[in-house]
Amino acid sequence: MADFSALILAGGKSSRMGQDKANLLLHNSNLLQHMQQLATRAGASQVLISRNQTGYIQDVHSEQGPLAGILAALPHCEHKRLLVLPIDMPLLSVFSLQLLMQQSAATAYFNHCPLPCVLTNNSQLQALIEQQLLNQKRSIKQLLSTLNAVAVSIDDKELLNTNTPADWQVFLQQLTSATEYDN
Ligand SMILES: Nc1nc2c(ncn2[C@@H]2O[C@H](COP(=O)(O)OP(=O)(O)OP(=O)(O)O)[C@@H](O)[C@H]2O)c(=O)[nH]1
Repeated sequence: MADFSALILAGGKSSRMGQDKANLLLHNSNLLQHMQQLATRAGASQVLISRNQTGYIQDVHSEQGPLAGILAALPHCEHKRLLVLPIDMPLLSVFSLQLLMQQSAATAYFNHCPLPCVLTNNSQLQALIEQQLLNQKRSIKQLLSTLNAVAVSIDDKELLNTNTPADWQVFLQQLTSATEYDN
């Protein structure tokens, strides 16, 4: 597997959660740290974080959604392959992310979900995102379709998207049962 960069998108408003999803607590860490560790364990040699706070990669086009986060991060990427992770999919496994990164296709994603995805950082990608934002088209799905992205199948359970406090409770319950099982 070639070296790759990872980008964690944590620049959204978390309005449905009612608090910044990056700061949600699990075990001895928070969700941002959990996702950083996941990216590193999957093999990323660089982990970038998109978050609209000092010390992180901040959007140049504000309130334009995840595509703006990706665009702002591209100049910081050290590698051609870029794994883009949302902050709010804590059940993703290292195994599945490695499967995604092993795809020979330039662009790939899981099942029906546009995030996470793997992109190839080149001038075409930057131009396409800029064009979409210019046309007020903020959909990652549209970008993936233009790039002829390949869908990789995994268990839908890994794609639990924790957008609300109720989703977060579902995740914590699954985490507790997994820990009990391990013991
Ligand atoms: N950099 C950046 N990331 C974003 C932006 N909007 C959403 N994201 C990220 O994209 C992913 C999916 O975001 P959503 O869950 O749709 O939106 P959210 O803002 O996190 O949550 P809601 O406010 O409840 O919709 C998350 O990882 C967000 O952090 C944005 O404007 N900029």
